[in-house]
Amino acid sequence: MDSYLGLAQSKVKPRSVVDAFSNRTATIKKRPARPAGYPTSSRPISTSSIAIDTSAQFRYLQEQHELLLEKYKNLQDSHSALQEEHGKVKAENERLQCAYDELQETYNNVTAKNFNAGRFLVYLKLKRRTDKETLEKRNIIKNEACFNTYLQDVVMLEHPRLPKVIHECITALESNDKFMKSPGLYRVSGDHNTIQNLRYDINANNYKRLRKQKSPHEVCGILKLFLRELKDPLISLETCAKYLPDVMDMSVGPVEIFDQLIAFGNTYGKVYKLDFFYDYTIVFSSPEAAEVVFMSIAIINNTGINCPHFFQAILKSTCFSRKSEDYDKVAEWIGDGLLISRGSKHTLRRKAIAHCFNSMSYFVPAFNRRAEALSEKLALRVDRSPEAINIFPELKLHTLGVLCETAMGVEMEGEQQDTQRQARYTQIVEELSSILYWRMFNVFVNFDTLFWLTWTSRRFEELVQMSRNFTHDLIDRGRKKNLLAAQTRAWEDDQEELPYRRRTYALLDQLLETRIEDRPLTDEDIREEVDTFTFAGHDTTASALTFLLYNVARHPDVQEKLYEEIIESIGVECECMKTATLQPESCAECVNTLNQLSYMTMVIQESLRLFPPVPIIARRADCNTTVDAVRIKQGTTVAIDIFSMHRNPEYFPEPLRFNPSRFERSDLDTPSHHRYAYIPFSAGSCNCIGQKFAMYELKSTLVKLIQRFHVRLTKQDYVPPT
Ligand code: HEM
Repeated sequence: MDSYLGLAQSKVKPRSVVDAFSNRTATIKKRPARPAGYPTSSRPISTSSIAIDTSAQFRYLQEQHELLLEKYKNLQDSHSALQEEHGKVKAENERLQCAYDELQETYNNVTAKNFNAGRFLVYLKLKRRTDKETLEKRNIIKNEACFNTYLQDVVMLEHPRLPKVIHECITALESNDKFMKSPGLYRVSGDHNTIQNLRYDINANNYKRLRKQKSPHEVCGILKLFLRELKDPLISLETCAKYLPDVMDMSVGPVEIFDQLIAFGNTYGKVYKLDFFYDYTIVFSSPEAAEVVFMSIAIINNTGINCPHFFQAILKSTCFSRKSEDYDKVAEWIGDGLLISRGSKHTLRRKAIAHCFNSMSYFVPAFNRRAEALSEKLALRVDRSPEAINIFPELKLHTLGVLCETAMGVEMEGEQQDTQRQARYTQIVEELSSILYWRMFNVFVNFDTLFWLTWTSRRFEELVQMSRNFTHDLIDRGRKKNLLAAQTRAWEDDQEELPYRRRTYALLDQLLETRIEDRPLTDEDIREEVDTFTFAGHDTTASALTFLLYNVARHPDVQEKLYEEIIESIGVECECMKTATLQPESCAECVNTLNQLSYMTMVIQESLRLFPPVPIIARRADCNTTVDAVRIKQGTTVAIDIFSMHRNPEYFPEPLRFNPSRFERSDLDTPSHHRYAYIPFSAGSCNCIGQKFAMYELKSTLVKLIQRFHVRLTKQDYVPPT
């Protein structure tokens, strides 16, 4: 447009045209005063150029005018639409206003009618209430604690020394004959609102309303509320300690209870009923009963499908698949691991873990290293003082150390921090185990309710937490180590000169790699198993070792024979036991050497016969059945007394004589020998998974100790408490 208007190029643009182009409203400025002598007549202009400019401008303005007209029309349309909308909103507003006025009127009427105070409300003067502190100072309210607090803070009566609320409630109830006869007393719930109001009153030590109650259920409700909210146990810990001193006394423990069981066995024979005042257990000590209770699926398969007793056998085998309730106490610490779990969980886990215990050459180096450390430690003690050594605590530390290294892969050498952690963990396990045994064998604390009333229960919880923290931390480290190991394993497999120690395959490693139904085990699953192995594997092996050394010390001829066998097969010092960095071949050799110690095997077997570390095993009957001609009801606890069975002259002639030769194969192959008569590691599908592990650990420790020491008892005729 600029080009054909021509005026666009002009230096002095007429204001109206510029403004029209830039679409702005023109501003009018006052023209400056003309100077003197300035010609007043019009300047001469070319008429031709004016004619062209005017027509173009006119066309342009016409176009603009049409556009504006159209705009105006649009605006008019939207204005009328908005006006219509406004009309509607206004009408709606008026309608609502009417409705509101109506409601207001109704409300005023109702208030005026009901309270007759509608008009006065406006004129009421509001006065601040006296605050709580002032009321308390003036002794108007006594805000003494009652609900949701500790017994020591509750308002007490002097005589009898009872919480006041209990006394008031009981008096209110018992002084009214109608209350006492009302059906459902103490059971039926009272009115919630009334109970809450009473609660406020009582908290302010005001019992007026409680005493005036017309119904007993609110009074009972207050009593129940008080007891429910009390932060102390019902029988306080102090009271428990005062009135049940025996419960606190840990000296009534496994030994005393066990002595009693032996006495029962001697008096009543192979089967007797142990009657507690809350439950009973049937105790058997015959191989026939053991066979029924532990019978495994493998035996059933051996009987063959055509066997007439096949179905009966299946029924019996599934009848005792569950452990007794005592094991639940252990589960509070170790969880639902292999020892506790049943059914498919047990089968799948057992299958996955069993693989780990196939080859002993993985574990033997660790056994040897720890045995060497133990004998070094004992040698130092012997050199320092000629005093006799209490060996059991030392052996417990030793077996726990073995488990930490083999089950969890915690390497001790050179890592002082780990050694300290392991020592701490050992103490935790120690303390936990003794609390558990106390719970199992003390008739009082066997009751969960009573146990949880003791201070020891708090310590138990604390220890369980500490133990779990330790194991979880180990699992974390295991995971990291496992990742690294996966990268280096391929390389390791190619290396011939690799130190054997690095190839140790811990149970933890196995668990980290295990997949059940295509899913890896969770940290909690792994923790359960690691704790299970720690619990099941350390105390048992330590007791077995202690009794083994006792028997060896008590029978010098056996000790001499053992020493000769060791010298003959291994020498004064075993090469493969000396060092921690061994070749795989020498370890396999070492395992073979341990296998050849046949006299030592018999000594261990005989020691496990006379002193089985797990003397009694208990199961629960899942159905009505018969065991050794005794009818057993579903739910009954059945115990197999391994200890008495192992000492029965019917199965082991001269049972109290320590005679390793009875385990020579020819002696065991006699028809009178029942395969379930000797079961130190139990039998069937839940037998000891660590049996082989334990045997090699016992052997390698015994080799080290007998090679280095002559073992003697302080009193040669000493008989230990069993
Ligand atoms: C001389 C030493 C040992 C003895 C006498 C022994 C004895 C037993 C017995 C009798 C049972 C059956 C318990 C029951 O059914 O209630 C058992 C189970 C078990 N033992 Fe041992 N044990 C010993 C060492 C070990 C070791 C060293 C480990 C681990 C490395 C271990 C791990 C287990 C486990 C995990 C179970 C439960 C198995 C299952 O239910 O499937 N034991 N042991």
